[in-house]
Amino acid sequence: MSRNAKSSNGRAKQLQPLSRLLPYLKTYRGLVSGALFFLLMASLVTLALPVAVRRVIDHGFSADNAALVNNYFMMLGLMALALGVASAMRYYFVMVLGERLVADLRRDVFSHIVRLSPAFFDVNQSGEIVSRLTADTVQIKSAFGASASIALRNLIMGLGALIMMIYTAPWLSVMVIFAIPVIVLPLIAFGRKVRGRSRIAQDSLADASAFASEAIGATRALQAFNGEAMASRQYTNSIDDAFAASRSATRARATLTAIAITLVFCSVTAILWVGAQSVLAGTMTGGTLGQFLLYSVLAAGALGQLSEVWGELSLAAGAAERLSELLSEPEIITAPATPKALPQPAAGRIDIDRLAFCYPTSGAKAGALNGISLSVKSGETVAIVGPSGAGKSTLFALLLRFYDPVEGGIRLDGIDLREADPQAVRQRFAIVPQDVAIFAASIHDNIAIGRPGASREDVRAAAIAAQADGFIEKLEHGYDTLAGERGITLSGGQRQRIAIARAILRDAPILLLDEATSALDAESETLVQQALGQLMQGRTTLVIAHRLATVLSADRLIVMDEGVIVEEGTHDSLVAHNGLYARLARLQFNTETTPEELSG
Ligand SMILES: Nc1ncnc2c1ncn2[C@@H]1O[C@H](COP(=O)(O)OP(=O)(O)OP(=O)(O)O)[C@@H](O)[C@H]1O
Repeated sequence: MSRNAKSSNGRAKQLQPLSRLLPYLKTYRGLVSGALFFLLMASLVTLALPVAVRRVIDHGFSADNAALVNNYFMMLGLMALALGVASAMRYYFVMVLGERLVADLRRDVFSHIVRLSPAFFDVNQSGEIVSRLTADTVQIKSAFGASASIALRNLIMGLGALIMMIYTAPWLSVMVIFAIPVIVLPLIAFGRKVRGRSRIAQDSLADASAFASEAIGATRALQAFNGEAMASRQYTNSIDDAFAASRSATRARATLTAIAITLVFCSVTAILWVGAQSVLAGTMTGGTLGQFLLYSVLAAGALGQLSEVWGELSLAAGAAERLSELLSEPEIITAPATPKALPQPAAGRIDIDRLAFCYPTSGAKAGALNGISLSVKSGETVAIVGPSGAGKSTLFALLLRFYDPVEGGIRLDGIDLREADPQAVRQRFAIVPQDVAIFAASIHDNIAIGRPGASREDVRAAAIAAQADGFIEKLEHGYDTLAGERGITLSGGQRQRIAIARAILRDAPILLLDEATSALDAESETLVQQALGQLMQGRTTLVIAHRLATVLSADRLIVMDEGVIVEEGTHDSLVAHNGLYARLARLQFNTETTPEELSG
């Protein structure tokens, strides 16, 4: 999805990206056939009108043909009715088809995006992705709901009118056929230009929306640093860029329309002039010229409208191209063709062997993990400590197989993570992360994420164990209170307790605790520690903690620095060793701290 990829795809055939939508259309054969049927019906009725008009002109206007005139006018009335009904039905079928198509497309793009590995989100702004999901699909909807049907109608009308023109006055039509390349070729050349500009306009708008969604998500931080004016300036700049880009696209489209209409009507006028000479010379009836005139107006109108919707369709092709880029974004973390099953029952043993990893986006020379080897026995509690940026959270990310290592590997109960299904691997873990995500759903649903389908009793029991039941019961609707964007805002400590309840409910053999109690007050922390202590019984646990007091009870401590394990042992042995851990411990427990250590 990089810009380079975008521009290289931009050179693809004009409307070719729209073909990505064909499989969706195939699913709805009924709707497509309905739309085509009424489209054809409306076109045929319109094409029959000029014949009726010629007959009225050539035979109708004499006193003895009064009954004939009445008949013709009655038929015209019936045709008007048929045209009205067919047009309404066509509109209905085409619009429903457009809505359906876009709903399916949104569903597929979303389910694909949520399966992509975190590496994808390291490089792509979430705002831009959301804009594709909404703005681009709307573009396709409007193209399908209106433009595609207009294009198709005009194609049928144009072709039909052309055939009828040849039938009505062959030699006049030959002149028209020679005029067609003069009209169409410049349109094609210009259409390409419109498409390129539309794409730039869409990209600029996506950039602006990405910036807006980030800024709106972080208004507190912005206001705290008096950054409102700066953010508004930056947003205004992005919006101005987007405006300039779409003005340029609109200008190109306007020029396209001008060229098309002028060429078409000039050619028609010239040809009619020749026709008028024939009527004057008596080689053609007035009615035939009238019929030819109506057909050429229909054909010209159809061509003119085609050129307009060509621009619309080019826009939709741009949008379809961007969405298909998203849909073809490969899932990097996948299960092998025949994944190995993890042993049952789970033991929870972890073997990490010379693990090395570097974030694809990292500008740093050294990797985030630089050769870590560690074995954690079933049921053991290992605390991981180390300065910020040491690679502790990265180790958790690799355990959950969010990324694959550059070198070395991780085995879970003897199976290499890459040989198993990632879903099965993640099933073995329950994580309490540093930043707890709360979703726009009820508190119940937010906890039940730990085990989808869990009963109300189980959710409540987990909340009680996580010391969360107290505050939840005090909320207006208890467990049914809405949280997240559309509901109440939870405090850091409350979020953490929700995350612990999720982990308790998950009941997985391995627990990953990343600063799990950092946001709790002393009293809640003691209670939650007790709950966690119970939860940790019989489970393998890896605990990341900056506050060393929380990890004193671990079986073993490992100390990480710059992506490697520098020390390993118990609290006492590490203090006696007098290395990095002893220094961190002295700083935290505030004993015998030397000035050099404080500054280091
Ligand atoms: N998504 C990412 N993309 C690129 N680099 C990253 C990413 N996440 C972390 N890093 C880098 O990897 C290194 C290790 O980070 P990590 O988050 O694992 O450290 P940590 O020990 O957990 O730190 P902390 O205690 O502050 O959470 C750091 O240099 C960090 O800048």
